[in-house]
Amino acid sequence: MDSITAHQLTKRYDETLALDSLDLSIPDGSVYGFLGPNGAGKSTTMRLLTGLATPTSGEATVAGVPTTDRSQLIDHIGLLPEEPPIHDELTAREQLTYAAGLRELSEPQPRIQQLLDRVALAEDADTRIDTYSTGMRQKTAFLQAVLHEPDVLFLDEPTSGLDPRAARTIREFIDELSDGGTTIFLSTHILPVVDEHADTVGVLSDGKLVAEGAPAELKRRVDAESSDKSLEDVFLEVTETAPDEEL
Ligand SMILES: Nc1ncnc2c1ncn2[C@@H]1O[C@H](COP(=O)(O)OP(=O)(O)OP(=O)(O)O)[C@@H](O)[C@H]1O
Repeated sequence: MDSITAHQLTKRYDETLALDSLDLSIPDGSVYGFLGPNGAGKSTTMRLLTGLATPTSGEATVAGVPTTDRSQLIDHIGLLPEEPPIHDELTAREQLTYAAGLRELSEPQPRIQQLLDRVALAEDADTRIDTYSTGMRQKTAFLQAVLHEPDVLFLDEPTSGLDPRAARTIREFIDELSDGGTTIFLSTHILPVVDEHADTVGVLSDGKLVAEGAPAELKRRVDAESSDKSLEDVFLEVTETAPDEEL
């Protein structure tokens, strides 16, 4: 079965066509790497798929639930947005307890402790978030997204700005969740992360899906003659801009 489907999903903001007729079929338990230049429409897609924005036309389902039915949807999804909703004046444990309360999870403390241990945050769990490093904040936000064991996890730049150790912890956790059957929708500009983790990669450019396939398949498509093409080559080729548009 597909965990994420989209059919002609479109979002227009006044003059801007942020997402243009997106079709997706993402199987249960897979990792989908979502790439695209700045302004391509990736965040818009995430907002539509998580019910935070309504499409101008077209439709989508996540875990079998129409994305317009946000009250049903939220039990099934976890979201790590670019700017996570965490409160600086709380500690990580308080933040996670608060999130568990919003989701009405019963007896969440053993799960919270297990998650804090899992990402090596237990020692600092009772210190205020405003004293945390970027990595510690991001780990807190990540735990908040997975606390309720969602079927489908949406991650927007989960490892950007993190040092190698914190990034490794998050990446290993992503692998573990994927092995456990969680479907993962991963948007990032860090191409090696996508190369390593994604079963399928989709590349968005100007609101349109311009390439989709397994990483190895996309690399072959860019240049069948050469075996050392990277996802970066794929990205640059399929999102090519006119010279005067380049920075
Ligand atoms: N709320 C909004 N109102 C008006 N225009 C918007 C809104 N949100 C996004 N847009 C426009 O839609 C287009 C797609 O933006 P979006 O943020 O989805 O891109 P992105 O791929 O996530 O970019 P980035 O990699 O920089 O985060 C852009 O032209 C953006 O200016």
